[in-house]
Parts: sequence; structure tokens; C-alpha cells
Amino acid sequence: MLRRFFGYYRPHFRLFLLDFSCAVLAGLLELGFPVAVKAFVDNLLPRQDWTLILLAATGLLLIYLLNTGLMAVVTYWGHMLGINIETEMRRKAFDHLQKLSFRFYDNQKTGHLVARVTRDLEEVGEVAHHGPEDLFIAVMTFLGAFALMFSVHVPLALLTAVIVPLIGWASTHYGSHMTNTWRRLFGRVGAFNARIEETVGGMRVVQAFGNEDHERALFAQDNAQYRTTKLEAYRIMAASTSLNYLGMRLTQMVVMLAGSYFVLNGQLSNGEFVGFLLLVGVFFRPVEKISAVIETYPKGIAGFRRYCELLDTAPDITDAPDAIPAPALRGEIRYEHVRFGYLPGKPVLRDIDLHLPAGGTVAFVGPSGAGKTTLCSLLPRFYDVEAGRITIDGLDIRGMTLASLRAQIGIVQQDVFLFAGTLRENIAYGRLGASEAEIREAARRAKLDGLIERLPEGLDTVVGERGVKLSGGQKQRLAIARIFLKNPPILILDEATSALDTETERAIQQSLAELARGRTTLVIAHRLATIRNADRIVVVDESGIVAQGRHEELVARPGLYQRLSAVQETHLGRIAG
Ligand SMILES: Nc1ncnc2c1ncn2[C@@H]1O[C@H](COP(=O)(O)OP(=O)(O)OP(=O)(O)O)[C@@H](O)[C@H]1O
Repeated sequence: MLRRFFGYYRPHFRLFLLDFSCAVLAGLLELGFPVAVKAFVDNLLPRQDWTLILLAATGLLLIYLLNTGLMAVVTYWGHMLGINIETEMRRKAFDHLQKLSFRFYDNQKTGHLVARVTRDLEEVGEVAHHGPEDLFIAVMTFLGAFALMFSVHVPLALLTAVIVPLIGWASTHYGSHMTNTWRRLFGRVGAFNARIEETVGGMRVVQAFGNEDHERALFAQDNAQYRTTKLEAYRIMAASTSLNYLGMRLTQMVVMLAGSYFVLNGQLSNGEFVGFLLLVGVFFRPVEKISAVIETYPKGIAGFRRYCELLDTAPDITDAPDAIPAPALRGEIRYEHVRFGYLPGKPVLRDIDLHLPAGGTVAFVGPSGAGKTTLCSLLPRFYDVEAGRITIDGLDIRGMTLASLRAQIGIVQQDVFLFAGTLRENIAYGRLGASEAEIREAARRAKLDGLIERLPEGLDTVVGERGVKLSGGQKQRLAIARIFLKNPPILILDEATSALDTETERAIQQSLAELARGRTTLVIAHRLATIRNADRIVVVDESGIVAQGRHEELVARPGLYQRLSAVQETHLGRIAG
């Protein structure tokens, strides 16, 4: 995993080198400071020469200025390195998300996925920037300070060395606790985000059912858990930082007492004494740095692990190695012995055989859950068949590239998903880059032009998130306009009008009929009235296809269709009566 992580540095190697060398240089300058002070006290001060003192001060000032510059470089370019790596990872993650199939999304929570691409990668970026640099400098300063201490005074250095294991123990002991706590916290954050996302997204349902108290209680539970885990992390952090502080002060005190003894005995000069005390300060800085690394590192590692998990999820629907771009299709569709199920061992479709001639309209009818939608989802390869095959114009759909296959299928779904942009942007989603005239023509054919004229901002009207500012019928029209613009030879209409009132439904049926003209159309409909004119009606139930034919034939034959038809006639008669 570490190799994989460092692989991301490769394109930014020069930036890394710049940041790293500046950071190392700054570390060395820090290390040199106590030595300079020692020389100042021992060698310069006794000479009582102000020129020399001022000269030394100027030299020190120059070093400070250099260090200031180095710090600026490290802060800006170091972070640039982090954000570059983060951006690249985010790009890859998003690319990968677009490749994952419906089956993947069926089993995921949006909040979790959002957290992976945002928060998780933010933490990774932080570690990418600070991780290697901090670790290296910490080790360098630690060993450097130690070596310098020995060069100044061996007994004092040995005394300091006795205390180090104690501090080392405290750091590692609390460090591992901290790692585990952060890891747990991260798991919670994902679940927490997912809950917030779901509740906020479903706020209309929450309010409609008056279930605010219920949601509040669920939220409070998660919120409290989050707080508890975070508090635990802070408790460990508090213990670790204060212990570090105590360790440092105790060491300083011991060094001060022992140092005073050596000074009074004439075994240590004043400069060496002051320099040594300063070295103790420098020596402890890496301990603080390592504590900081211990805090950010687990977060970054946890984030990177989740990122890798996502990238390693192989897309189950991909282009076959020898897939070719589909030619312009006429739309003759065949299902041959098709079997499919969402769960292993639980087939929804078994041995389906179907032939849909090009340009015709075929309607699927049957009880809820029979598999009508599933049957249609297999055509654009939202899911792949388990056995058998589907062909269009004699070509297996798995032999075509996904993009070229999907470009030739238009879908109008029951639940129209609109993006939170303008009417224009949402229509143009049917064919990105369409001209203004083409967008207007598509809107006209979907009978949206009346609405657009009435709106003060016309096509530039914002539709709200998921199109909340539009009526159900308007959303359907918008979906139809998109498909007019896309102009595919094959069309899937999934219960497109069942949520509308009779009047609107009739008007939209006309638009749909126009849309279907000249295209192979698969309609999933519950209202038999809307599909009477279909070229063929396919009746399905849990056992598969039970009958096929035109309306007149099916209604004359005893069976499921006749029963469904009779139920709906009575129902309609009752409404009319
Ligand atoms: N994404 C999914 N994951 C798991 N099972 C699913 C999924 N989608 C549908 N199913 C199941 O597959 C079966 C067929 O569902 P499908 O939506 O195809 O039926 P349908 O005939 O279109 O129903 P309706 O008329 O109510 O829309 C049902 O038992 C359903 O619960």
C-alpha cells in the first residue's frame, strides 16, 4: 500500500524535492541555533567587542530571514504538493465512480461515497504533504540534537538519554491508542454523513409523515456516538500532550540542576550550559512533531485505504476487449433464452425469448414485481444477463461498446431526475452541445414551449434541486424533450405517465406517441388504456412471458390480460360513473 501511495508523488517529484529540501534545510538551521548560541556566549561575549557582537547579530538576522523564506516555501509549495496529489486522486475516484454499475450503486449509501471523495481525500492530501517530510525532519532533528548533545557534554547527554525511553514509551503507547480511535471515528463519520444526507434528502417525506421526532432521536444517537468517539480521541490527545510537556520540563530541570553542578565544578562552560539547554528544547520538538504526525497519519491512512478499496472495486459492466462501436441501429431486438436475477440463486427472469421488430411498439404488462423494468434494464446493459443473450440488429449487445449502445437508447423514466440547473441545461443533457435552435425545437415537440413562453426567464429558469419547481407533467415533458434531442432509434418508456392526472396524461401520451414514431419502443405500462394501440403486448408474471399479441387478441383470450383488462374497465367505469 505504501508503494501505491508513493506512486502518486512521481508526477510531482520536483515539487516534492523542492519542498523536502527546504524543509530539511530549515530543520538543520534550527539545529544549528543552539551551537551558535554556545559559540556566542563562550567565544564572542568574553571579548567585549560590540562590532563583533553586531556582526554576529546581523549573521543571525540573515539566517532568520532565510528560514522565514524557507518556511514560506514549505507552507505554500508543500501544500501545493498535497493538493495536487489530492486532486489527482479525486479525479481518479470520480472517474471510477462513473464506471461502476447499477449493481454497485444498489448497495451503496450516497453519503458514504461522497465522504470518500471529499473528506477522506482531504485527509490523504494532508498526509501526502506532511507525512514524509515531518517524519524525516523529526528523525533528523532528534538524532542531530542527540549527537550535538554528546559533542557538548557526554555525562549530561547520557543523563538526558536515560529519560528518553520514558518519553518514547508514552508516545508509542498513546500513539497506537490514538490511531485506533481515529480509525473508529472515520467509520462513524461515513455512517453519520450517510444519515444526514438521507434525512436532508428525504426531508419532504419526514415532514409529510410528521416524523421529525423519530428522525431527531436517530440523529441524536449518531451525533452522541460521534461525540463520544471524538472525546475519547481528545482524552488520549490531552494525556499524550501533557505527558510530553511534563517530560520536556522534567528533562530541562534535571539538565539544569546537573548542568549547574558541572558549571560550578568548572567542568562545563556557560556557553555549553546555555547551548545544551537549548538543545534539549530542539530535541523535544520532534516528539511534538511526531505527535502531530500520529494524529494526522491514521486519518490519512484510513482515507487512503478507503480510496484504494473504491478504486479496486472492479466495474462489473465494461466494454469487452473486442467490443466495437455499434453502427447506426435500426432497432430489431431479440432476447434469446435470457436469464437474470439481482441475487444469486434468485432469478427474476428465466429463459426469456422475445423478438421485437424494428420500429414497432411493444408494451409489457403484468403484476407489480413481475420483472418488466428488469427486462428493459438489460437492454442498455445496466445489468448483464446471466445466461442467454440480447441482440440488436443481429449483434450481441455485449459486442458493442457501452457508449455506442447507450447512445442509441432513450429512456423516459417514471421518476425523472433533473439536475439543479436551468431548463435549458436540463434539456441539453439529452445531447450536450446542442444548438439553441435544436433545444427550442425539442422543447416545442415535447410541448414545453407554452411553459417556456410563460416564464419570465424562459429557458433560463432554474428548476430547483431535482426539479422541485416543476410539476410532474412538466418534468415528464422535459424528459421527453431530452429524448427528442437525443433522437435514438430505440426508446424505453418506463411507466412514464402513471403519476399524472388523466388530462395531462392524455396530452403527454400524444407527445410520447410522436416520440415513439419510427423508433423501436418498449413501454412498461400499468394502464392498459394507454397501450391499446401497441403493435404487440407482452404479458409477464413471475413465471415469465405468459402471452403475446395485440390487444384485441389478448382480451378475447381467457388469461391474465383478460382479467387485468376487466379489472381496469370496471375501475374506469366506476370513476366515470
Ligand atoms: N436493484 C434491485 N436489486 C434487487 N432486487 C431488485 C432490484 N430491482 C428490482 N428488484 C426485484 O426484482 C423483481 C422485479 O422487479 P421489477 O422492478 O423489474 O418489476 P416490475 O414488473 O417492473 O414492477 P413494477 O410494475 O412494480 O415496477 C422484484 O421482485 C424486485 O423486488
